[in-house]
Amino acid sequence: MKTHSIADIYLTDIENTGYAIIHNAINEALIADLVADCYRINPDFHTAAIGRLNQQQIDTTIRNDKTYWFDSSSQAQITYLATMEAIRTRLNRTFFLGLFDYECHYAKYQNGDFYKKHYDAFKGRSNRVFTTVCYLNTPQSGGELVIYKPKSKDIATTVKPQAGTLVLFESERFMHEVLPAVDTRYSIAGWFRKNASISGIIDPPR
Ligand SMILES: O=C(O)CCC(=O)C(=O)O
Ligand SMILES: [Fe+2]
Repeated sequence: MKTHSIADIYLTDIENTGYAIIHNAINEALIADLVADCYRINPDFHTAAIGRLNQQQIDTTIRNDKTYWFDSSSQAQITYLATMEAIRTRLNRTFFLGLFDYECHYAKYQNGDFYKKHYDAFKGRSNRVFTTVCYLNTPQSGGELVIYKPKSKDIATTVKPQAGTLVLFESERFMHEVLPAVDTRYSIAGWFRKNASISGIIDPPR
């Protein structure tokens, strides 16, 4: 399996608006392998936590999807990570960001599962700079991602999950939410991180 590169046009969108929606960013073969990987690890999906480090807690009133952090246990994960690595390099070269790594997990939303309005990062309290979301299947209905305009209650865009679509946005700037799923929805949520010291711990995990 080969890493395939994504055309650079998304960089212009990020420069202009802070986010980009790239359709068919990930090819069908890799998407199929990632879905197969989700089925393989299916029993190991766990109710997702919110918060960081030792403040992590499960609050199913905020989110109730199930997640599985990448552990490079399949070729599909390794190829996906290589694709994100290429994007990380492009972002660094274009915007001089100093992004130093990437972390991601699979997410599974089943009928009724949601993730209420939230930020993925808070100034000075997180080292997450860019959020990525890649959709692995195309639900008939439900599970839309709503991205809000910075410092506003207005919607910037609503994304209908579609296999192969990759969404990128600045983690500190955009509130967003996942509307209740109807059909089962598989995705990969990930974050490009900068080197930062938080609570005296350099480069804390997650
Ligand atoms: O799956 C999505 O569309 C977004 C997920 C999300 O916001 C998150 O995991 O932080
Ligand atoms: Fe999020």
